[in-house]
Amino acid sequence: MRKQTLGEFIIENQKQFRYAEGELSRLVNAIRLAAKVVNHKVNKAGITDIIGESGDLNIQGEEQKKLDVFANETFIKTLSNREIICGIASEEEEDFISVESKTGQYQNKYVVLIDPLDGSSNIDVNVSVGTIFSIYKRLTPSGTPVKLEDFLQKGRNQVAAGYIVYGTSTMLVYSTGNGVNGFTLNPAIGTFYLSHPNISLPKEGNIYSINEGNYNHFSDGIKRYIKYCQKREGNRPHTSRYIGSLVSDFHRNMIKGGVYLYPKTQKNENGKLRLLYECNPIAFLAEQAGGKASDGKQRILDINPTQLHQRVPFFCGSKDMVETIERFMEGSGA
Ligand SMILES: O=P(O)(O)OC[C@H]1O[C@](O)(COP(=O)(O)O)[C@@H](O)[C@@H]1O
Ligand SMILES: [Mg+2]
Ligand SMILES: [Mg+2]
Repeated sequence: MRKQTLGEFIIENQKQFRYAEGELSRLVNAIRLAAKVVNHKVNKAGITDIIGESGDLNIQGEEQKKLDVFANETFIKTLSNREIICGIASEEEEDFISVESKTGQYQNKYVVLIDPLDGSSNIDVNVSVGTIFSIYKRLTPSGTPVKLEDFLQKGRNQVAAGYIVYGTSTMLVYSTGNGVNGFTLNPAIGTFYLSHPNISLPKEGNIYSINEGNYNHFSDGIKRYIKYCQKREGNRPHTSRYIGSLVSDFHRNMIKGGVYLYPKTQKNENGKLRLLYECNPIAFLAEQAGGKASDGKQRILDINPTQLHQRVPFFCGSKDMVETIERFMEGSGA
């Protein structure tokens, strides 16, 4: 039986969308198109001029890779040109962008936040990278330019979220609040097929993903958790796996069971990952698949955002493993 295509899935499931007038379907379709354009560039990164630094720094003070810039422009252009959003915010843009329709109106109801290229440090070394997106319904009245408050919404208000992983195969994984589904691209015909229906994140897993190079800067609670993973009384030790691309580490852990950790360090009081376009969308998917995501104390999706590029400590994956980490952090002042 031929697998369902993403296009067919979107049409069939449109009725599940809370605000089903087709706009969200068109938005997911536009993300699909931009993903294919970026995928095409990623796949032949070594033989084109897309490798290396762009020479600019982004708002976070990070070197922007050429592919960061290309992916950023591709998603912003594709989503803006299709007249389906009224605003977009990106890791690579200092401020949010208000998107006017061709008729000079602001009648669209969705805003999008994106991490155009996740795992930038892996671009030049042929290791899998991704794109992350988060979608909200605007709060301010339709017909007026969007405001910051339309973007600074709690993660639990997301109407949809997802990612694209550009790995050994290219997959688009997303949720509209009715479970998580994964689609694999058949590059020969440029079509995404439903390869992973209703993904369920195992309650317990055996994989932990953390940059242990920061070990000396972690809190006691995290140090004790890492020791616990390495020497579990009477159980075989957990396996350490860290790709260094959030999307790829989360994807593996969602399929196999495991937990991703990016704690605060003495250097980074709030850790490294950005709440709005990394942690909220991944946390939304984790919960939709039966997993859990917290900052060690609070549910990520309940955090009230105050800045576009704010960072938070992030623990996400198998429910029991996240709860074990929270117990190790309790009382340790972590
Ligand atoms: O190199 P570190 O400090 O372990 O950080 C790796 C983490 O940083 C990130 O690369 C941050 O994302 P960007 O590449 O989008 O900036 C995550 O994908 C990854 O999990
Ligand atoms: Mg990222
Ligand atoms: Mg990025």
